[in-house]
Amino acid sequence: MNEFGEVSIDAPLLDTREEGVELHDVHGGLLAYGGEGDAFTATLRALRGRRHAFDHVLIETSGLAVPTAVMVTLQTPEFADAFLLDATLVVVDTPLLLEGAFSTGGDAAQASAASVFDAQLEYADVAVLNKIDGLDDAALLQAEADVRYRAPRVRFLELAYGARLDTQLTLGLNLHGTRRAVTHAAPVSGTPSDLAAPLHDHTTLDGHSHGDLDAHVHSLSTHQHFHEHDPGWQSFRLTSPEPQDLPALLKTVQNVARVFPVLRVKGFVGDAQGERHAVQAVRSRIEALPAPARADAPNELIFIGYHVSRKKVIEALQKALPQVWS
Ligand SMILES: Nc1nc2c(ncn2[C@@H]2O[C@H](COP(=O)(O)OP(=O)(O)OP(=O)(O)O)[C@@H](O)[C@H]2O)c(=O)[nH]1
Repeated sequence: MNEFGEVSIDAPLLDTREEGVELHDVHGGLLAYGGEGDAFTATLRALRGRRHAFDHVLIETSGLAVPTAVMVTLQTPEFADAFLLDATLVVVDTPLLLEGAFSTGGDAAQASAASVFDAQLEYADVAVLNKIDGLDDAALLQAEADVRYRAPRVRFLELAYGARLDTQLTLGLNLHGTRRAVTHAAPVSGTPSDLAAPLHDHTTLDGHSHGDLDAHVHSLSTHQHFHEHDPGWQSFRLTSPEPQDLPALLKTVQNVARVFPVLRVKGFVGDAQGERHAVQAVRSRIEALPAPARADAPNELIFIGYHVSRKKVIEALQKALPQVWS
């Protein structure tokens, strides 16, 4: 489990009762730069030690990350023999794309989201249009055209209905060539001239241009600095000791996401009837689903946003709700 914030909200949602399932948390974003204390590298080593036990490794970075550090780590001499970089996927929040949330021209938060999205597309072999259940054909074609325009080198565009995708479309694609996949120079689909053109050379990650950025040198540290985390994206956790009025809370959180540059809210709350709910919001789209009851668990919400003031969010919650949040 890798999460942007310091608290794992997704882990309790996963059903890990199946025998043999272990869950390990890699907090604070996926920092895959090696060295002591690098949880990702340590996890890869552990997986390599149990090579016989699995066929595929699916690495999900946080939604604010670009997978370059992961790709570089997989290509280091330590791991290149044990792991084959198969394909890089980007999962697109299609309604947000169509709303223009990743277009340039907005405020700083939107510009940063646009830049992260474009960088994710640049390194993607497969783009998956997700959350399309409420969209008609015209909207889907528009989304597809948008992705194709931004990322002509993406090789496959897939649709995921209800967040479901056939594993045959995602695993074993072998888009990065030989087992010793030290270069990223595979042909791309499209026009015949495209077919002869290599993808960006991601081995050295040196001096190529990134969308609207000028060509610049990619050392690991510049990637870490620019792409892995725009430091403007921050998260904080709020808790409340009291049972919640769920509809009122959802409405208030939705309003907070309309007023402040909040990207994600997730957490768990209990209501006066003793029911527990998992709260999930992406921008102002919010939902609550039944969650396993845990008597001692706090009401907690994680906010992820761009320079969002914790103090102001608390004020907004206090103004609208009788329950204390801090
Ligand atoms: N209607 C619909 N909702 C979806 C779909 N996929 C995800 N969601 C909902 O969107 C909310 C957030 O999920 P995602 O956007 O997938 O979360 P994520 O990108 O993994 O976010 P992080 O946890 O921050 O990494 C949850 O409430 C999901 O149930 C979909 O295909 N259709």
